[in-house]
Amino acid sequence: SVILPVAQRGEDILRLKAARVADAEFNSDWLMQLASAMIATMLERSGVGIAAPQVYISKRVIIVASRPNLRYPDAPEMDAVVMVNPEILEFSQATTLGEEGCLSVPNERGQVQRAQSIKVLYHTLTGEVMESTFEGFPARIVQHEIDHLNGILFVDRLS
Ligand SMILES: O=C(O)C[C@@H](Cc1ccccc1)C(=O)SCC(=O)c1ccccc1
Ligand SMILES: [Zn+2]
Repeated sequence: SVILPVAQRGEDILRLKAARVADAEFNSDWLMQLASAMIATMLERSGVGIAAPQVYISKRVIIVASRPNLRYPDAPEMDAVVMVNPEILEFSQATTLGEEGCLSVPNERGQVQRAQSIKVLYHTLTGEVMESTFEGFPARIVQHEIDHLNGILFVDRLS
């Protein structure tokens, strides 16, 4: 499906606080097409996540799709999860330092401190409310993507 352009560090869109998706948008063709274009763009860039502001849509939609990779060989293989209006309800006290990259900050990698596990409340594309716990690499990706919704890049958090 459609591959979208990805905003790069320095572009204002990446520094905005994204808007919540309105109730009227759930189940809409628009939201379905946005999610599939985000997934296609993420896969094209071989990412493990992506946030709507990265494709110039300042709305609170993220994709999380952990898979094993060089830096996290034991990362779980997960089907892409689409999260609409995600909120982290709980952060574990335990944190871990781990390597991150960003499709909007090419050729840079860095060590970022993140909560080891988190409890997330989010809506599915159909508006169903979900509450899930993530840990390890998937938890890291969720925190990285929600940062994007709040105009934060991982380079802002480098230890
Ligand atoms: O910019 C993004 O949101 C995508 C980003 C997600 C992410 C990667 C690593 C840690 C947290 C969040 C990427 O997918 S960057 C490319 C990548 O696949 C990767 C980079 C570093 C480690 C593992 C994977
Ligand atoms: Zn990123």
